[in-house]
Amino acid sequence: MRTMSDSLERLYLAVLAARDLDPATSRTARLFQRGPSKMAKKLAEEAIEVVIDAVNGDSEAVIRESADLLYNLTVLWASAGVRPEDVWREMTRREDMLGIAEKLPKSPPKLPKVASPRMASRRPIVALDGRAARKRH
Ligand SMILES: N=c1c2ncn([C@@H]3O[C@H](COP(=O)(O)OP(=O)(O)OP(=O)(O)O)[C@@H](O)[C@H]3O)c2ncn1[C@@H]1O[C@H](COP(=O)(O)O)[C@@H](O)[C@H]1O
Repeated sequence: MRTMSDSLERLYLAVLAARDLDPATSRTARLFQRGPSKMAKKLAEEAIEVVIDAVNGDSEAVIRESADLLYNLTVLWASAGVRPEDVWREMTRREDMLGIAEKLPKSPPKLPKVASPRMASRRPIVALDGRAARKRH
């Protein structure tokens, strides 16, 4: 079965292979020639296009622009020396953490409320006492 991570890994390898091609014929080589700030700009532009298409309710365009976004993300990864497996490892770490969180009790035991020492020291005890004292007269 072809998975999303296989597909991104193939794209990543294709980006690495295109890095040293002729910038006149390869878009990827051109991006590497122009450097990380140009790559970042392209990635941000594609992200904005996805956002606009989603807001407009154009799901077909969201799909197309998401694929462009992922291409530009893999280019930035390659430039930053980040490999897809580095990202998968972080995602697995988060999944594992969520797994642990699911095992924790849903609602923690209720403890009596205790004023924090900081709040207690800020309470204007003298002023309130003074007002209460005036009211009594
Ligand atoms: N998978 C992709 C891929 N997906 C999306 N794109 C992008 O194709 C987009 C859309 O093309 P358009 O001409 O419509 O772009 P545009 O936004 O109007 O114009 P630009 O300002 O982006 O030039 C661009 O945003 C690219 O960033 C890709 N460009 C290349 N690849 C793959 O990258 C590898 C290397 O290809 P080359 O870069 O051609 O060597 C190959 O495997 C390609 O298939």
